[in-house]
Amino acid sequence: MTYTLVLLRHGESDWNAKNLFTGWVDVALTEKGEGEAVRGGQLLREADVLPDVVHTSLQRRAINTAALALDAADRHWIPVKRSWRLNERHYGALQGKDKKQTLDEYGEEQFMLWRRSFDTPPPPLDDSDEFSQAGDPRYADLGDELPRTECLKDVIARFLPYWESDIVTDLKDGKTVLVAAHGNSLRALVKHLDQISDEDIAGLNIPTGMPLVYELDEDLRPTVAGGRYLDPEAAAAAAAAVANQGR
Ligand SMILES: O=C(O)[C@@H](CO)OP(=O)(O)O
Repeated sequence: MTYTLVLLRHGESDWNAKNLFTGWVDVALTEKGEGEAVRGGQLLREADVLPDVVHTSLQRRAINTAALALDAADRHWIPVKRSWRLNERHYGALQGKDKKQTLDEYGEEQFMLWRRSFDTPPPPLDDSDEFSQAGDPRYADLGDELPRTECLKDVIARFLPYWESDIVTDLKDGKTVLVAAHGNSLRALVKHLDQISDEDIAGLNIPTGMPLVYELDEDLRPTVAGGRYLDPEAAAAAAAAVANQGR
């Protein structure tokens, strides 16, 4: 018995296209991003990997990617569950900043520490900042738990409870589960699934709009390390582009 889990990062967003740190800012998909989402759904249909339930974040780029992909796969009717725990990493005071300008201003080492280190969060975002989520009604229930910045370690800590309580439950019910989320919340999940070290996870990048399929054994360990992209060549090229952002 294996369980099927499909990971899908949202398609290109407005701020991906503009090369801005995004985090919890709720930006839209670009037209190209919408096309990537549709293509992702077509790949699922062609591969006959048909989700029974979808889990998304509370951010429109993931929500709309899931809707477009599922429509293209003729699975637009499946149940949807959403949680802030699948949101992108909160990028703190970097939210809204240009990646290239940040690299030029702070240098490669600091840029990469903020972007890809396991446990160095960017400086916190002030609640009065135009890109703050303090006061956003969708996060009203979080109270003091509302992040002002996060590193990957923080994302894992807030993601894992939802993984255990909701996603694993659906997998163990025999459902094919689609998780439509974000570059860094999916890096957190892949780190957990593949037991990637705190150092090595820095080198892992997830491309936009490319379905990544994991078959998991009884202990929820991948039967193939790293899973399989349904379009591996396109995924490798797109992951390299993510790695090079800011340059
Ligand atoms: O800006 C962000 O929120 C993320 C994902 O787009 O960027 P990065 O890949 O630099 O972590």
